[in-house]
Amino acid sequence: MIEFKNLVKKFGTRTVLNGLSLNIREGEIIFVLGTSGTGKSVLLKNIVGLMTPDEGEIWIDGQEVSKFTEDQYLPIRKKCGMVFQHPALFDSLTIFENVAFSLRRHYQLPETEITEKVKTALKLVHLHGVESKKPAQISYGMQKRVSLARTIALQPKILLFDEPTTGLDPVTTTAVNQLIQDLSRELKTTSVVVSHDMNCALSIADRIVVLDKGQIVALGTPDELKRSEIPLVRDFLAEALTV
Ligand SMILES: Nc1ncnc2c1ncn2[C@@H]1O[C@H](COP(=O)(O)OP(=O)(O)OP(=O)(O)O)[C@@H](O)[C@H]1O
Repeated sequence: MIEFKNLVKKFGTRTVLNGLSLNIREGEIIFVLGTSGTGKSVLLKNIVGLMTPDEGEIWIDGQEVSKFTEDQYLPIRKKCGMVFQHPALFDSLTIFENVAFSLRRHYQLPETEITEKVKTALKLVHLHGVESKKPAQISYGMQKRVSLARTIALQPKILLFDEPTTGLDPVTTTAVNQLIQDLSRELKTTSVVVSHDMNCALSIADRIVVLDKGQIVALGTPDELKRSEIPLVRDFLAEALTV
């Protein structure tokens, strides 16, 4: 589904991704863990074409996309739904209009169809009766769910999450994680979740990849990772157990 082959990304003299190879399978939920600054977000940006690698290949759905032009990348971007750390909703628009916004921008759809898609997306994230509210009138956790609804309304095949639970309280964290899992299964998406949170990864990932200094130091199922002797993995596990 998504394959990185010997990916290298440098900023000046700093090498952020250092020959990274990874095959992300169709329909799986894969967590990308690593300490700050190891290149997790850079990896996501390479998938959606917001950054291009200096070396290596990126295969998405059978196409090598790393040297695609902006125009060639558009259909790839349509397959990808990116959910950012902060909801970034438009304050002056209602929740309905926030979710409808990208639908209107990407597709010429009759109003009835837009209404249908917005309602379905809000229902999938368990939000009811908030369509006419403004973002400031709902909680932060609900705003995060609206941003998820906005992304899934476009029916992406690939869902990319950049630290979806950072800054959330434990109850909302659990709810958002459950939602990531439920949506990925229900919509049959391939989901890549960048995170610091080993607990979340252990509970919902099919596979976990741990990055250090731009390279993969561990890759496996939650059970395999739990048995890992790799120091960085043990550190993440120790932290998870104390939460
Ligand atoms: N556009 C850019 N220009 C220069 N350096 C960049 C750019 N984007 C990222 N970097 C650098 O690349 C490194 C990896 O950044 P990245 O955001 O991928 O880290 P991360 O693993 O997601 O960290 P965090 O968990 O803190 O978000 C950092 O040192 C960062 O400063």
